[in-house]
Amino acid sequence: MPGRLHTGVKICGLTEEAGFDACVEHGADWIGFVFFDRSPRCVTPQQAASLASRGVGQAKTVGLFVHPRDEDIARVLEHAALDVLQIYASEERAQQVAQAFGVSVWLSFPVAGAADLPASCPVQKMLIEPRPPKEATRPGGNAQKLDWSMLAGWKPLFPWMLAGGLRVDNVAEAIRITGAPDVDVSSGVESAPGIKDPALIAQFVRNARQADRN
Ligand SMILES: O=C(O)c1ccccc1N[C@@H]1O[C@H](COP(=O)(O)O)[C@@H](O)[C@H]1O
Repeated sequence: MPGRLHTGVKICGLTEEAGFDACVEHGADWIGFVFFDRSPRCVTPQQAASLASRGVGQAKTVGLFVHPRDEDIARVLEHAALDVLQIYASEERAQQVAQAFGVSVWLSFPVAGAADLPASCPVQKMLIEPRPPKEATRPGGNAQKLDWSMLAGWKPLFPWMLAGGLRVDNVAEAIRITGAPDVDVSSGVESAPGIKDPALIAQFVRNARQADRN
């Protein structure tokens, strides 16, 4: 039976105060910082720490890393006390990171077809997102969406989150079709790459929370 449960919302790729404050004000559950230098959303550990200090005890913070070495993560954690590490790497590497840092780890699973949907997850959460196009310069944050119909009826036993190409005008439909318990957005709430639009953040959170699950 359809139901309206609390949908977890992550807004990713914050670089400036107005966007960060809008995430906190409108009740985003997680706020993400990108530590990948080929992203227009890349921030330094110091910038992330300064922004995070504006929302202590409110939203949780997520640090996004692409094939990180332990020292890359450690350098960030020296400055910013992140709640979650979102990793683009193998399952084995994600497990190592979880053990090394004792912090909640989320692992990205790039999906091109139903056969790519994972049956299990070695860390706390699976991020289900589209496999990036061959010419992409980064593995996510490309405003590219999945064929949501392949997720209809998929009932994983592990916590998961839907990402990729979500926007104010399609997030409710994405949740209805896929049953996603949590959603993640970056480009869809931006006025320019790396610059978040507070009004779009407000509307995105509202639309996600008003959506019915399948
Ligand atoms: O946002 C980025 O620049 C990024 C860089 C490297 C890996 C992942 C990245 N973003 C992640 O992708 C999702 C979806 O992005 P979008 O909404 O389609 O733009 C984003 O929320 C991040 O988790």
